[in-house]
Amino acid sequence: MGSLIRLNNYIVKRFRHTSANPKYAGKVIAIRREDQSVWERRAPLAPNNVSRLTRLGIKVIVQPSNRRAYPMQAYANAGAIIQEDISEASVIFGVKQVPVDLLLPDKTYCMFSHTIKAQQDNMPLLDAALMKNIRLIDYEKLVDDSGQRVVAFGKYAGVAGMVNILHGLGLRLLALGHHTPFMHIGPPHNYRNSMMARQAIRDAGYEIALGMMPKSIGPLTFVFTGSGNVSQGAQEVFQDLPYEYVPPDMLQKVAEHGVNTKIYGCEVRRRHYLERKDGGGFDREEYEGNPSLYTSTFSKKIAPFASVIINGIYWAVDSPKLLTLPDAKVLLRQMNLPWLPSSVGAPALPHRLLGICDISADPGGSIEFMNECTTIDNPFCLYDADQNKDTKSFRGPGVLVCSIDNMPTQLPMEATDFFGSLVLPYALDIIQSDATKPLEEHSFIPSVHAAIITSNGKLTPNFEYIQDLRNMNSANRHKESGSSGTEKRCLVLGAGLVSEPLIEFLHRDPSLSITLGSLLKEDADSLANKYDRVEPVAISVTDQMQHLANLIDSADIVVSLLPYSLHHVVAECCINSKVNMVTASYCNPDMQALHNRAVEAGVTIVNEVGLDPGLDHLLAMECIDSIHEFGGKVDSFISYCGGLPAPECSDNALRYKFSWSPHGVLLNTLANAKYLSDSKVVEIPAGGELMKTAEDMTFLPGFSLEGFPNRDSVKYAQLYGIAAECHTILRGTLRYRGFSHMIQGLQLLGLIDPNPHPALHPNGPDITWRQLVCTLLNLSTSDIFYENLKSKIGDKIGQDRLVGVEELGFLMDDPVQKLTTPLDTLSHFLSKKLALGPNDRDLVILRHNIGVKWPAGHREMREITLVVYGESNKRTAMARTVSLPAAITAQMVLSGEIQAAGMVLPLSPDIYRPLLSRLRKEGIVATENIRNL
Ligand SMILES: NC(=O)c1ccc[n+]([C@@H]2O[C@H](COP(=O)([O-])OP(=O)(O)OC[C@H]3O[C@@H](n4cnc5c(N)ncnc54)[C@H](O)[C@@H]3O)[C@@H](O)[C@H]2O)c1
Ligand SMILES: N[C@@H](CCCCN[C@@H](CCC(=O)O)C(=O)O)C(=O)O
Repeated sequence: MGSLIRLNNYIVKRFRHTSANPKYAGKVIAIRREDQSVWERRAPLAPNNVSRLTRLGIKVIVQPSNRRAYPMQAYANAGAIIQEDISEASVIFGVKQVPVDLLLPDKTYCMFSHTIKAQQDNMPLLDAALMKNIRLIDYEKLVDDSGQRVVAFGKYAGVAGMVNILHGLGLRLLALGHHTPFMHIGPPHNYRNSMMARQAIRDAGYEIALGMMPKSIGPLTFVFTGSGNVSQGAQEVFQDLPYEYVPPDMLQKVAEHGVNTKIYGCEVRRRHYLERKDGGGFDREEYEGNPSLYTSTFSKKIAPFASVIINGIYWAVDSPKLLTLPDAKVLLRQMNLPWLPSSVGAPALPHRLLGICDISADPGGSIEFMNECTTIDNPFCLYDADQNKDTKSFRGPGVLVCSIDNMPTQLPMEATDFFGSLVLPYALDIIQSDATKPLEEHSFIPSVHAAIITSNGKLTPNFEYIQDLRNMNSANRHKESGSSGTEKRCLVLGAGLVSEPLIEFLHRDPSLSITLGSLLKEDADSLANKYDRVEPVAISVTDQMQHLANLIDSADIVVSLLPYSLHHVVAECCINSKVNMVTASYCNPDMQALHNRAVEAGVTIVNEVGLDPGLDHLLAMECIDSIHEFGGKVDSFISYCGGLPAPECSDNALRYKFSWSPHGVLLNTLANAKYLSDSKVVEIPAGGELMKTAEDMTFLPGFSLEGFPNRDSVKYAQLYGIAAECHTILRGTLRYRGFSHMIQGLQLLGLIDPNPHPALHPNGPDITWRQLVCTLLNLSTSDIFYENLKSKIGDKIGQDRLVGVEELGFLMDDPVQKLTTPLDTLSHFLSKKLALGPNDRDLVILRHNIGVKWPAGHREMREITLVVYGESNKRTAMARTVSLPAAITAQMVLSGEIQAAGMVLPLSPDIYRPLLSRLRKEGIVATENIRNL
């Protein structure tokens, strides 16, 4: 501020004449009527500034406006002419952007044009300025030798911002169940001036000092970012409360153990939270030249201890954000504060962060989730991180955000006085401007010269970068948004049994266009035909690599619902094209091997967001994290999940019908498995042993269920964060009793063999099922008496399985569609035979039994149960419970709610919380029962 005053004094001296000065003879300027907002009551010059100009002999025309805080008469008294027509003026002063059609050609305009970051909404204004030969001077670029802005409303933005957020905080705390002294603070525009608002704040401060804040909300901390005019204005008002400033490294301590008879303040500078990505502290010069070399620790070191953040930093494109979308999900999770007294009538706060006053007001900027500024009419919104949505309400989950971008106009007279006195010295220099003459014919002082954005139909050299930014933005928009400018494109690969609800969910977003690729074009066609904006394409991801690369290249996100062995092919292409990806499948070794490459490319690949894996992880982690948060330990984790036909549709030898990939279901019966039982690792080898381990499951006694282990459960001990405390970890699969017994029979018969069999070569001789069975039994002929054949089969696989073999059709003379291996051939055959029929529905059962040990020694069992029935054989429970988590995840990745690069699993609260919350809205709701042991 010191240098600003020195500079202003110098300029005032240079133009100190107070009586008519021949230098200004014939000069005419105008103050235009503001029309950008109904709340805009400011003017660029106050009547006393105008008086100074008119005394110098300058003709000042003021466009009439009853909305201006200073009445027209005050300008008339200052010697201005009040008249509509301002065409006589060569220089026109305003505050905010001028509508394009009101821009007069060949004039010099001074305003906040909001064009210097190539802001899309204001590019028509910039184009019009270029076309109409306007010399555009932007106040934001009037700076001193050290680059500090010299003309700004900033201080009053800070003052009004602070009053706004204290007013909003009162209303938010009330909605959370607490009357506080903040309730008596109104919005700034309700006060005659800032002094009156500050008196109300001092009164509130007096009550706070007397101990009138509810104890259950604990100490409040206000974090101020930046140290410029905005921050100083806000802090001036803050100091009307009983306050104590603490350094950033003490913030956590006061947030936890401070008192609530005062409010803690903390001014945070860039050096406190910006670090070089490659190591090393903050170097201002380097940062300003190359902000992308830096990363921010604000969300981890500062924000978790802030009740309110007052954001007053200038945010430059490319510089690290203060808070990202994923940060919000972490900061806004339920907090356990056992040291604060609380009860039903005196509840604890849901989380520490209550409010953000984003005075910087850059949508999608330093506060990434502030995507639209609030307004003076609707000053607040509640940002709910789980839903990634704003609501205009004080009730419900979320953080209160105030991001009005014209706050100073809430205190219009003081703002005009303040701004006018700053701008006046520069106005005296700007007045010489004649936009019809070349810039070189003028001798503007350096500050003014440097603030000229356009002149004589061109961007001035300092601002030519705006064109580069525009080109870059339009290229990005083209990539991001397709032809319409706002559209995003999703490539879904796989149109099989679980794909439809995913398409239906994604299709709800009208700005998303979907390409649906599948090996079998007719599968893609029949699904795509149900929805507009879904384009079917035929693609083999193994044989048409260039086609795949092209499809991925033009997508913003890829969801792979292909057989799980193919995801890595897609992932590799996604990494090459830097396109994010989602799968509902296990992150298998092929995928895991791509982790580092994905990290280097900055590509997010979220795996295991289906049902099992998927919903099971989400529910497990929600429970485990809450147990840990309250000091408990998880000593056992046993989980089973099954996709089944509804009981009334289970009348076949396998008691099973396919609701997901038949090949996957059958292959899994051969898989190996590994689990932890009473601290011992149990391993089941691959090849069929698994089916012998099936045990009856009785947790839902009305169902006749059996279960067997599923893959490697042990690795989840680490991933779930329970390795050090848990003696038993088992994830298993559920079937109706009899399934594993019958599958063992088919294995013994050689029908679930993944290796090629000569009799099944697609170009070999035709064969019937009965002939195939005879071949697998090594019979020299299939011309064998039916009863004899049955008896031989019975000998091989057990008599009790004979009926099943017969019922499934393996003894019929129907032709086999030969697909090289018995497993593929059987999968294809059973996919038709055991398909859910038009009157069938399916069922999904998921059950977690989580054993808990509490510090005091008592134990309990958390029983989490999810039972979902399908609506029809087209809208199955399996498809919904797999597809919806995957679709919501895709939506979260697209919107930037998930940003981590590499192979990601949905195990952290910033992912599982929003997912579970949105799944509940889709009707997918689990229940939890706690049983004391
Ligand atoms: N996490 C879970 O709970 C869960 C549940 C069910 C399915 N899944 C997984 O979801 C995926 C889809 O399952 P589904 O039941 O819909 O499978 P599906 O077998 O019914 O469908 C597979 C789709 O992939 C297509 N396809 C196969 N090979 C292809 C190739 N080379 N090129 C292009 N397309 C090809 C098929 O045409 C079909 O459209 C599978 O990976 C499956 O394992 C996960
Ligand atoms: N285990 C249950 C639910 C299986 C859902 C499908 N899960 C697949 C996921 C495979 C993948 O795509 O990686 C599985 O094989 O378990 C059941 O079998 O009924």
